[in-house]
Amino acid sequence: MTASPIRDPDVRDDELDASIRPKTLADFTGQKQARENLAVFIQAARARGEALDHVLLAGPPGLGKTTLAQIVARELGVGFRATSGPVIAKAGDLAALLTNLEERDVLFIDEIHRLNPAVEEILYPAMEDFQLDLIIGEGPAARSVRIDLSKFTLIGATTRAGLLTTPLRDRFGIPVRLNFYTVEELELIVARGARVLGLPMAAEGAREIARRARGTPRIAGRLLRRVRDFASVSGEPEVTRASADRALRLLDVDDLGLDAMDRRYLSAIAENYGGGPVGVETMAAALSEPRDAIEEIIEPYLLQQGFLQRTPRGRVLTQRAYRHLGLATPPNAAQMPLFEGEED
Ligand SMILES: Nc1ncnc2c1ncn2[C@@H]1O[C@H](COP(=O)(O)OP(=O)(O)OP(=O)(O)O)[C@@H](O)[C@H]1O
Ligand SMILES: [Mg+2]
Repeated sequence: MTASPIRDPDVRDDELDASIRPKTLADFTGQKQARENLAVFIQAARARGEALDHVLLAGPPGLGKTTLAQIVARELGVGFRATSGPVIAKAGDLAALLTNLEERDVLFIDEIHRLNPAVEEILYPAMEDFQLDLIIGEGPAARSVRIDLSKFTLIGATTRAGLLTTPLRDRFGIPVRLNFYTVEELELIVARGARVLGLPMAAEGAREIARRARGTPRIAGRLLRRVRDFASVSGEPEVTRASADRALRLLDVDDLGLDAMDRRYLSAIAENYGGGPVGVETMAAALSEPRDAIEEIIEPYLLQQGFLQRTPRGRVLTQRAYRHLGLATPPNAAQMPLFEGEED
């Protein structure tokens, strides 16, 4: 086989990911409001030589929370340390992280809604007064010590802002909500990714991938890499709308960007529960998926796209979902979402 101009077979996915990942705020497409606010606060913190106020990044998976946290540290010109809620088992683990921070450093805690409550307790004074209150020793010999910390910036990321305790949420001076990307924004991201990969891409090809990426840059990147694989095998000189479409179909990504899991979820409500209302626990059991995965990964996009409504009595399919599944719409099907996004 002759080498295709559009493929380097040895580059692995995560390396590709690292090369596509934007490194500056200017390269970070979309989330205009978040980006503009952060730019101002970063500039002000730099000008004063102070640590940036604590930032909470909330939004569905793959929208760029980790990427944005890294960019903030880079734009501040400070060190970046990353950990995640479930990994910090004991207060001592967090203490070790905090005491190792240098002045103005960024500490990134992913999945911050999964922090152990005992760890969360010691985070409060650390965030507020940059002090650590620790109990050293046990029994009668136990004593409490107070340690002064460097003034640092905590960046917390969560897919479930509603699960954060109020005291923790209130300690973030800069709450940032990330929303699903528009097709236009994803098109820019795909086109940029293709350029970085050296993959010739027609505008309509990029548009097709963007349109079917579920509003999510991570999915756009994944689809781009698979389309690239198909393109290199077929030896086509550039990715067109038709070739992108062919690849996406083979990946079981439908015309509106829903994948097999999305369709399974919608069909189960339609066929097993008469279109709803049905509770999330029931859906979790029916699909053998954890409740968290359903609420964090599957539902947000279906809600945002108006396939689904959340009501106090459970999930209800909309007419759009029935149409998309090619099923007859029952007369009681919901028309439009009453509200968008998560209820929490
Ligand atoms: N605005 C953007 N422009 C270009 N690429 C982006 C953008 N946002 C995210 N990406 C890409 O999407 C992928 C996922 O981003 P990231 O890991 O930051 O998401 P996340 O919100 O932290 O997800 P999770 O909740 O699963 O941790 C990365 O490969 C990143 O390069
Ligand atoms: Mg992340």
